[in-house]
Amino acid sequence: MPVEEFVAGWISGALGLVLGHPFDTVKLLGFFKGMSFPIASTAVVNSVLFGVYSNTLLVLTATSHQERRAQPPSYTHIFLAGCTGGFLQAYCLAPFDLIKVRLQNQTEPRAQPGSPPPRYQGPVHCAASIFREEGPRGLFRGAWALTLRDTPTVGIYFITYEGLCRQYTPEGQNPSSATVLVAGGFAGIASWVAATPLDVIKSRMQMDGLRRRVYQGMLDCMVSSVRQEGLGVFFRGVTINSARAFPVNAVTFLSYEYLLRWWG
Ligand SMILES: CN(C)C(=N)NCCC[C@H](N)C(=O)O
Repeated sequence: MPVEEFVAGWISGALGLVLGHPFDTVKLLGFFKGMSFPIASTAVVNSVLFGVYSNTLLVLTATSHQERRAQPPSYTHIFLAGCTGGFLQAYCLAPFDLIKVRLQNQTEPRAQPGSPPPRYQGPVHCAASIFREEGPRGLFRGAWALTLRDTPTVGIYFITYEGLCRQYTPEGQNPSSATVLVAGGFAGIASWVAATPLDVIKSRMQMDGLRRRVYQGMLDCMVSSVRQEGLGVFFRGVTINSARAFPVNAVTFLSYEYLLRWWG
C-alpha cells in the first residue's frame, strides 16, 4: 500500500488547519483556543482521508497518483473513493471532534474573576472526563451524524476538485497552482454547503449529555431542532463554514499536490 499519500495528507491537513482554526473558533466564540490539539488531530484525520481516497482509487482503477493525469479515473470511481475516505475519516475524527466541540463551547474561561474554573482543563482532561462520566461510548457521541455528514460530502469534495481541475487543464497535464487553489477552494465550499445541515445536528448531539440528556437520538435531535427553530436551523453557520472552507482547502490541495509531485 503506497504511504506517500498518507504523509502528504498529514502535512497538508496541518497546513490547512493553521488557516482554518481562527474561523473554527470564531464560529464558537473562542479565538485561538486550543491550537495544538486541532493541528495534531487534523493532520491524522487528513492523512486517513487522502491516504484512503488514493489507495481506494488504486484498488478501483489500478492507477497510482502519478498515472492518474494520463489515465483519469471516472467520476463514479472518484465519488466511491471519496465516500470510502469520508467514512473512515469520520470514525477517526469522532473522538477528536467531540473534544474540540466540548472545549470550544466552554464558557467558563470568559467568566468573571472568582467564578468556578473551566469544566475541562484541556484535551486530555476532557477525554478522560467524558470517558469517566459518559463511558467509552460517550467518546463517540455524534459519530453517526459525523459518518452521515462525511461519507457523501467527501465524495462531493473530490468530484468538485477533479471536475474543476479537468475543466481548466489541458489533457494529460498537471493542473497549474492557480487551478489547484481555485478547485481546492471550491471543493471545500461545495462539500461544506452539503455538510452543514448534518454538521449542526452533529454538534448538538455532541453537546448533549454534558449537563443532562436532551435528545433520544439523531432523528429526535433533528425533529426538535426544526420544531423549535424552523428549517433555517439546517443552514446555521453555512456562511462561516464556506468562508473557512475556501482558504483551508485551497492550501490543503496545493500542498498535497506539490508534495506528491516533489516526491514523485
Ligand atoms: C465534512 N466535510 C465537508 C468534509 N469532510 N469535507 C472534506 C474535507 C474538508 C476539510 N478537511 C476541511 O476541514 O474543510
